[in-house]
Amino acid sequence: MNTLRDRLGSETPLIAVSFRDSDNERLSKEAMGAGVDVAELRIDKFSRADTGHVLAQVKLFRELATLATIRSREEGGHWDGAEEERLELFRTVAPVVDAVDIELSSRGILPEVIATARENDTVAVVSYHNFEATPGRQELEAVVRDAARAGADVVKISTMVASGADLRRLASLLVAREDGPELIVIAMGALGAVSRVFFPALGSRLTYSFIGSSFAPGQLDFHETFHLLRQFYPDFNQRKINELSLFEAV
Ligand SMILES: O=C1C[C@@](O)(C(=O)O)C[C@@H](O)[C@@H]1O
Repeated sequence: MNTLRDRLGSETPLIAVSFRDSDNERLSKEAMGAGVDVAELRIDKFSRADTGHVLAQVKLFRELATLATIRSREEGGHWDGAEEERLELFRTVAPVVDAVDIELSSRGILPEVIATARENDTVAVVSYHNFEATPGRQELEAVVRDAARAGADVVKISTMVASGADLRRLASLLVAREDGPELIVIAMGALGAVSRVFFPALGSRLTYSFIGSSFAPGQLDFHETFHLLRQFYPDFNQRKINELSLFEAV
């Protein structure tokens, strides 16, 4: 049974922190004690991508839900290897993580990554990133539709916003959602920072943050995000009180 899948299907926001592969012996312990829900392993930013190293890093986070990301260069990542190697790495990690993230644009390996996720009861996040701009409504809707058709359990859209209109267009995707896969919607950039705390209220299932140094424009520090989520989402606050034996006050 995949507990992350159940949690993604509920209303209570989830908080992720992205990790490279430095100092994770310490950072994984800190994350567990601090209330992180999901550890996103940015394998594309690791210093090495051999199986032994990657699996050892995953193991450090075994007490948390884990999400494996091997982001392509085309969508702002650092993966330099061949697509067959990336697929092999997804096949290696899929049985030991709770979710994998694959770009919709990675058409050459997308069906195989989703199939390997299915075989392992691992959540398939199909993602779209645009570091330049937020496309028009039809294009955004087409991304959601195409990702759903490809078999996504969750569709993630992360785009740069330059105006209130961009932000509202992203928000409207969440408001308009009726059925289909769960959504994660993120507005990048200074104007988009607000989305990291308030889009969960519209149904965005996971908000990404960082401990140490940021992974994306407008991302907020974990502790700040955690504090704000406790303040604005009573269910999140209660869950954290139960999990961490926190005092009631935020
Ligand atoms: O795609 C996302 C979201 C993100 O880009 C952000 O904007 O917080 C951070 C990435 O690590 C993650 O894979």
